Amino acid sequence: MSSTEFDLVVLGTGPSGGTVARQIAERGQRVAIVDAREFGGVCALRGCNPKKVYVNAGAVVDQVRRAQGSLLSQGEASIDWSQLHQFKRQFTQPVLDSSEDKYRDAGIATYHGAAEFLSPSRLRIEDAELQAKRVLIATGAKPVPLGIDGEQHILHSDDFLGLSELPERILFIGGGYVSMEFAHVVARCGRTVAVVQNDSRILTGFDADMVESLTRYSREQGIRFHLDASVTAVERQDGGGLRAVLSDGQSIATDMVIHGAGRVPNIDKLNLDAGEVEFGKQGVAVDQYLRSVSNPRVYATGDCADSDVPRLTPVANEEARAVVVNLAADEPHAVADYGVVPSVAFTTPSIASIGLSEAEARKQCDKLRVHADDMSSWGSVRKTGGTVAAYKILIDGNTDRILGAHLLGPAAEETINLFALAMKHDLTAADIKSTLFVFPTFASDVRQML
Ligand SMILES: Cc1cc2nc3c(=O)[nH]c(=O)nc-3n(C[C@H](O)[C@H](O)[C@H](O)COP(=O)(O)OP(=O)(O)OC[C@H]3O[C@@H](n4cnc5c(N)ncnc54)[C@H](O)[C@@H]3O)c2cc1C
Ligand SMILES: NC(=O)c1ccc[n+]([C@@H]2O[C@H](COP(=O)([O-])OP(=O)(O)OC[C@H]3O[C@@H](n4cnc5c(N)ncnc54)[C@H](O)[C@@H]3O)[C@@H](O)[C@H]2O)c1
Repeated sequence: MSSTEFDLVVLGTGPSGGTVARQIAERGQRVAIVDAREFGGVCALRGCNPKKVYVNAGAVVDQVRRAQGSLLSQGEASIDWSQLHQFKRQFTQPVLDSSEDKYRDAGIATYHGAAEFLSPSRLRIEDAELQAKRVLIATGAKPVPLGIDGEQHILHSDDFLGLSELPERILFIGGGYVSMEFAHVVARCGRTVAVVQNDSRILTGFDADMVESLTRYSREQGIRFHLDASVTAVERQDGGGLRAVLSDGQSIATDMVIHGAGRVPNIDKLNLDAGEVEFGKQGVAVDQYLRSVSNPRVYATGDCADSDVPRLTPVANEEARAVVVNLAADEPHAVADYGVVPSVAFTTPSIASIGLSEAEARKQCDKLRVHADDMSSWGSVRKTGGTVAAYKILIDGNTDRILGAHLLGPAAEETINLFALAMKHDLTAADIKSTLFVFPTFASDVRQML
């Protein structure tokens, strides 16, 4: 058994762990980084980036089909899954090939294996023991265990993104980000798609009116929804295939079941009790400096930290920025500046949201202005062949500040960033409306929304 001492040991090579390790090593500290899986983390290897390649394929097919007979002549637009799978690897393979070398080149020691605490300052990774002055826990999240019969037949988002062939029928458990983004791609591949959601609507964090329009459009694309239902068991059929048993008494024959029912902090194997690191269901308990409330040597960032913000890559990056400052200082003082966090589900079209919901805004503001409309007849949308688009902007009538923005339609994933900028920097609706945006662009529609 080897024993080595470090100023900082980072657990996890995702966006937050990787950034902190590199930037603290640059400051001359002795750093080690550990991952239980391939180096690169979820976002780069099994999340945002590979996912967006598939989403882009679905979006291109969607647009071509809608544009036939108007923008385009009639013709076939289809996805060759195995070609797409190969193309996706152009984005993941370089990360797999070079991540570890880049850490080593930066003087960072690399370890493979699931890390666990042996004491407040000591960790074990396989047969190595590391003594750490400080530890960053950045181990991300993993699919929540469902605790149902036949769980072994259920695949996760990692498995979906690794598929070299697509089966004829896929059932998604849950109607959140993961399921809806994948379901839209699978539907554009002409496969049978079912989504089982234990709520009366999908994408519960988004505006109800936008979700209703998106649900209608998703149905037109062939996605079948089973709402207010959950999967209680998955059985393998004698003749091949699977059968999902639903809480409402129905059962659905399918070839594959994918878990999209939420993720939980990936901390249960870390032996946090030995590290004297307090934790709960939402992750490692941290103070405003992202330092463990019980062990001052330990920090946590990203999806595994209980920082009460959405579990997204920009959030992980911002937390990394703050923790780098804190680890480099004698006393921590940097607080993550989240601003207002925008959120997008990359369905086709995408749905986007920032700030307060309409119900929250009505409670908080005595003079609320709600600017909302169906945009499907707007020129910008019709010029793409698009048939579904809408917006809802919530403005405080007292201050003219934006309280919330909710978008559905082409480029919603880009346009929402304008509202993020405006809200973070406290611009008024009049400020935005007086700005000249390039015409004709989707950004220029924002002036009409206000
Ligand atoms: C399918 C999918 C799509 C997503 N799409 C988006 C998107 O479009 N936009 C967005 O903003 N966010 C998206 N996310 C969320 C985003 O990926 C995460 O918020 C982000 O990756 C969190 O970063 P992190 O720093 O917490 O580390 P992660 O990227 O979660 O990485 C954690 C790392 O820790 C390692 N690890 C776990 N346990 C141990 C252990 N015991 N010892 C050592 N290492 C360990 C893991 O193997 C992993 O490599 C998506 C997530 C998924 C699953
Ligand atoms: N575009 C993005 O930013 C993006 C994309 C993918 C994932 N993510 C991240 O990953 C996290 C997890 O995504 P997700 O889609 O797995 O979770 P989610 O929390 O977005 O949605 C899960 C949905 O499943 C439902 N559900 C839970 N248990 C169920 C059951 N047994 N049967 C039926 N329905 C059930 C929940 O009511 C919920 O609506 C997200 O919260 C986000 O942090 C982000």
